Amino acid sequence: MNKLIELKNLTKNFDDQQVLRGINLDIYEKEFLTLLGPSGCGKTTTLRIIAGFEEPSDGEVLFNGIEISKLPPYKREVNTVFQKYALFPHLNVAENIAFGLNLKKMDKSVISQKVERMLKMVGLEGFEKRDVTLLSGGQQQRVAIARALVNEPKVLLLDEPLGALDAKIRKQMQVELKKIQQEVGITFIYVTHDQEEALSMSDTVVVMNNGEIQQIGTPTDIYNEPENRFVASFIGESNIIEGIMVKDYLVQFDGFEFECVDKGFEDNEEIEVVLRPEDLDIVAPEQAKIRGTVRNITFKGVHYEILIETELRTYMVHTTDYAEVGREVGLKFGPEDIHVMYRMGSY
Ligand SMILES: Nc1ncnc2c1ncn2[C@@H]1O[C@H](COP(=O)(O)OP(=O)(O)OP(=O)(O)O)[C@@H](O)[C@H]1O
Repeated sequence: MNKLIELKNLTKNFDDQQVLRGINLDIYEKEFLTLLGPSGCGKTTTLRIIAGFEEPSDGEVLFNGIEISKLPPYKREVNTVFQKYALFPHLNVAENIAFGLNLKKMDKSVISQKVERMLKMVGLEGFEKRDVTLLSGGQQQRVAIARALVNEPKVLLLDEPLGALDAKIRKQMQVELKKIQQEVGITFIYVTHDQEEALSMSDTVVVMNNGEIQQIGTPTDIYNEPENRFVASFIGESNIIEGIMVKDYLVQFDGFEFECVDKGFEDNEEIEVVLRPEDLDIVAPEQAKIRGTVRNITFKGVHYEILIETELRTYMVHTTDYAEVGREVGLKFGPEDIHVMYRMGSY
């Protein structure tokens, strides 16, 4: 796939606060890319620089290989959808969608064809004449998406577009947004602090913290192979343990050596290990190196969350098997369940 946008060493300062500290990112045609991170990490600022609402303090934004950092928003082939729908309350659904095309003085019949196509795409056929103020939050956001897409941008920027919707509608809209993106076949750059949303929709997830990119990867990479403690703890739940990479394929933690599938670290390098709760099995104590006592069990709907206290720490296990509190147990996992990461601060 072709590279569409390149961010090169972007920095941004507001007064004396540095909110972006050297962002390097390639974004491709037809990609669904999500900027994911906690509040204040710089996601929106990055998006606003791509949109042209904000100028970087340093660094470059390239679009199809051409530097556009100084180009005003309306000259860029991007459109933005915000969390607040910002629809025109005095215009109906069709008029809201047609607004930009009317400004361009496009032929009326072409406009109405385009509006019809957009309404169909966002699932609002028959809503043309509706008053936008009477629509639900999810419907209003569909209108906002249609209004942005009707201009046929090369890139759609979405800043927490589902943030104001309740959980059920949000889930439904996630599925639909992904479908719309595949149908229009353009690049979506999506901002969210919701890891589940990021993992379920994106081709590529960019995890950010404190103005820096922590990891770029597919949802499975990010979940299964987090590169550091921040990514591992921000995405999903994990047991994170300090250890030593004895040599390729052999790691030591909690006083034992374990075979693993990782390599490429220095011999005896200080590392951290991630064990996902769902990758751990509870077995009889004599069947495992790590042993402990069940301290708590909580029913979570699909699985139990079980806390097991060992001499050194408390492990979290997600399993469908019940284990009564107070029982002595062993913790079993295979080489592929151990994910070795660089220690924070040492990479
Ligand atoms: N116009 C501005 N003037 C001063 N500071 C700003 C401005 N815009 C953003 N900031 C600051 O920059 C930092 C990054 O903000 P940004 O909105 O990019 O973060 P974010 O990751 O999108 O967070 P959120 O999810 O809360 O929107 C924050 O500390 C914010 O207060």
